Amino acid sequence: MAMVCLSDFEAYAKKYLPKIAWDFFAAGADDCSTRDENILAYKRIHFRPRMLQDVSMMDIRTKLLGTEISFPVGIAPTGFHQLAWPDGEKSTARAAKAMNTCYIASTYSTCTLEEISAAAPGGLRWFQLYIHRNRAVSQQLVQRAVASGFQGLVLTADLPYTGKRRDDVRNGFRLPPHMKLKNLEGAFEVCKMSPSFHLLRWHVPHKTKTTGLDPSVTWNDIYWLRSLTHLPIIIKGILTKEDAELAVRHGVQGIIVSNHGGRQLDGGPATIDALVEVVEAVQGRVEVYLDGGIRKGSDVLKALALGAKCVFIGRPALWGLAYKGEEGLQEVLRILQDEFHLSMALAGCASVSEIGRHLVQFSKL
Ligand SMILES: Cc1cc2nc3c(=O)[nH]c(=O)nc-3n(C[C@H](O)[C@H](O)[C@H](O)COP(=O)(O)O)c2cc1C
Ligand SMILES: CCCCCCC(=O)C(=O)O
Repeated sequence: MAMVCLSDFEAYAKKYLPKIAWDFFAAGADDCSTRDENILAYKRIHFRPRMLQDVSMMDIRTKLLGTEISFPVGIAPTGFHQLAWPDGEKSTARAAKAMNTCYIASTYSTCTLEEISAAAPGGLRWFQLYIHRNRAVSQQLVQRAVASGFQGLVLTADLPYTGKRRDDVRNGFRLPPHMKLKNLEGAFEVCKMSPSFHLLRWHVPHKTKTTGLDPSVTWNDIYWLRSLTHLPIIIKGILTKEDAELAVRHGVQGIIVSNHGGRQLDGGPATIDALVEVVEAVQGRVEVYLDGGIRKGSDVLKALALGAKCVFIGRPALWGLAYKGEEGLQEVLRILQDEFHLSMALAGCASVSEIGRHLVQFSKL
């Protein structure tokens, strides 16, 4: 099967993954309007391409907090990679390293932080943190991330409770017994629950005590995190200028404009629309990134034109893993890289530094 674009990987994953895993990856909250809006919103943005710009020599590299990556696309944190491929997050780490880009490993990984690091030594990796009620659990995770060579800490801010994903409820989604939330095995002894707990309950706030996550987390907890580590802190899940300002004032080094792939509050804005107000509020004080709905190289170009330093892909990485593990994910990244390269050239930009707001306009529709 010739894989030409990211939708080909989506079709493959839908056909071959067990339905319960496919539904979990695809899920959005409620009736999925925000999930779908993330993709539709790109269609309302049009290029203002420039011609005769000498694009014979192209440079698509960029830097994330000072570290060079081969092109401005990284891998967003997603849980449970073994649902897509037996080697799980180890394959993800290898693919990211091979493509010289950044992989954000989830707290809800099915491999340990140490296994992920050992799989791709020297690769650029950030660790995504959910803060647990038992702070010692989160503190230990941060310490393990530092010890295993992770170079950034991504605090996810948009999941005090899990959104209601209807198909997961219908399917009674749970991990197969042989898969574990490897980084939280000790933690679950503390919480007196099994690490393959029943995800069906996640969307019911009064029952979420069982997940161990702390819904009382506030901006002040960024100071607590800062006291634990000197790693840069990146906050994920910001959608408004007010929160962007708070993030900067609380000393983070980066902001990921994200609505969790539309899996949390349904009815919020597409991330590409929210990006504009966040970038305007931040005024270059910290780096701003985006995830949600990136499916083509031209989407990447639009996000950069509107001020993102880099974008991250969630579901497409899982489709790549489902296709052929490490190799499949590399193929997904390579296709995006080639498409981005071509879009840049056709828009008249020879290097990432030439991409700017002048390159796009919002359609009136
Ligand atoms: C199956 C799945 C699992 C996810 N798990 C996490 C997670 O563990 N931590 C987190 O911060 N975000 C998680 N996310 C959200 C992603 O990091 C990201 O925001 C989103 O997938 C981007 O949208 P896209 O899938 O359209 O690229 C998850 C998303 C999906 C689809
Ligand atoms: C108890 C919360 C688990 C979250 C699992 C991964 C995730 O963030 C998702 O969107 O799914």
